[in-house]
Amino acid sequence: MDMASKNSSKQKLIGVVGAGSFGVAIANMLAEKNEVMLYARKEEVIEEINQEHSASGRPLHESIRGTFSAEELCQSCEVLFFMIPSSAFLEVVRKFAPYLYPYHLIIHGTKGLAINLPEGKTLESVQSLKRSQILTMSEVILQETVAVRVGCLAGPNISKELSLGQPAATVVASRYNEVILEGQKLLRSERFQVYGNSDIIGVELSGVLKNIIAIAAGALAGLGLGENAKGLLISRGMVEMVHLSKALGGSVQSVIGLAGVGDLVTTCNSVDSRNFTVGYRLAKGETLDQILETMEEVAEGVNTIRVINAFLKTAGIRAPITENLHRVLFEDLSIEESLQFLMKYPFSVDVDFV
Ligand SMILES: NC(=O)C1=CN([C@@H]2O[C@H](COP(=O)(O)OP(=O)(O)OC[C@H]3O[C@@H](n4cnc5c(N)ncnc54)[C@H](O)[C@@H]3O)[C@@H](O)[C@H]2O)C=CC1
Ligand SMILES: O=C(CO)COP(=O)(O)O
Repeated sequence: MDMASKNSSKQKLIGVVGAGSFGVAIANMLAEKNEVMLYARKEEVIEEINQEHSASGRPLHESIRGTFSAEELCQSCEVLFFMIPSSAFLEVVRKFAPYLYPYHLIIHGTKGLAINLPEGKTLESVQSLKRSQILTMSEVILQETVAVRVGCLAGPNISKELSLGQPAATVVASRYNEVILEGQKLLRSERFQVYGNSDIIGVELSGVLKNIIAIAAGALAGLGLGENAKGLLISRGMVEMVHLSKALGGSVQSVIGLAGVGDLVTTCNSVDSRNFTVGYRLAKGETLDQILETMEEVAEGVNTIRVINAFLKTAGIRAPITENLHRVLFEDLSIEESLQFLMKYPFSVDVDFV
């Protein structure tokens, strides 16, 4: 490719919201082909991005510049990637909503859930949740903004490995084919394959639900149990993900694809996974409060377990791994007791969903 065409292909400005571990990894990949504007809320982070080409010490591609103005980002960029934890998602989307138009195309990478309760109610006070009270992040975007062309990014994508340029693949899911095609055009490279899927809810749920099983896998590793136990957990975990995803509106196919089983295997085996680390440290004797106080990055699975456990009270299905982890994290069941309980659980049919 000559320089002229190389330069002209770099003229699109892509917006990234969130300068955490995943936001930076995706911004750097996007910057290989286009200019990137990276939104962060703290002034000192913007100064660091613009003056030192790094964000909280993470190196940034030279084609990335920072802004703390939601208005500037929305006016400058037609395509936006939202890469923030679910706990801040609603707040951030509401900040952006006044500047978003139907022409914007939004892809998010968040593997968590939000809940929609009447004013003044909390998850503790209601105890149970119906599907209509649970929102995936694409549902938050559609509820809070006029954006229509919405997609998600999910798959085995540990940001540390992406930042090292190691090979990986992801799924861009959307009801709109143009969103999938745009995601592929912007992100696909020799080191990064991008698959498409029209079942956005199923793909979002796959990324969300695998975090629960990753916490359990970390706990098994922390207890020093072997690969047989891990194989058991991953396969039963996949079955649990299928049943939960179906109950929440996703398809079986998405769970057994890259965003489901692919990410499940990666996260259940990686010491770089924050969710795996939560389980590992619990098994080593730390309390959940101690772990969360000292973790700098988000482990979405902890909140997902709370949300799914409340959903199970209205869903009419059982999810023994999630229910047990809820008792370990938020009640007083020990990891060892939980394991004994699961080993006695009357699972009888191996594959009961096809
Ligand atoms: N790190 C990873 O390997 C991957 C992460 N994900 C998902 O991406 C999402 C983000 O994760 P990470 O980047 O790893 O988290 P992180 O904890 O590294 O960073 C989160 C970022 O969001 C920013 N943020 C929080 N509240 C904000 C607000 N109100 N306004 C603006 N910015 C705000 C924080 O300042 C921080 O920069 C999570 O849902 C995670 O599950 C998905 C795939 C891989
Ligand atoms: O989702 C991830 C990799 O695909 C990252 O997992 P953790 O959030 O557990 O680090």
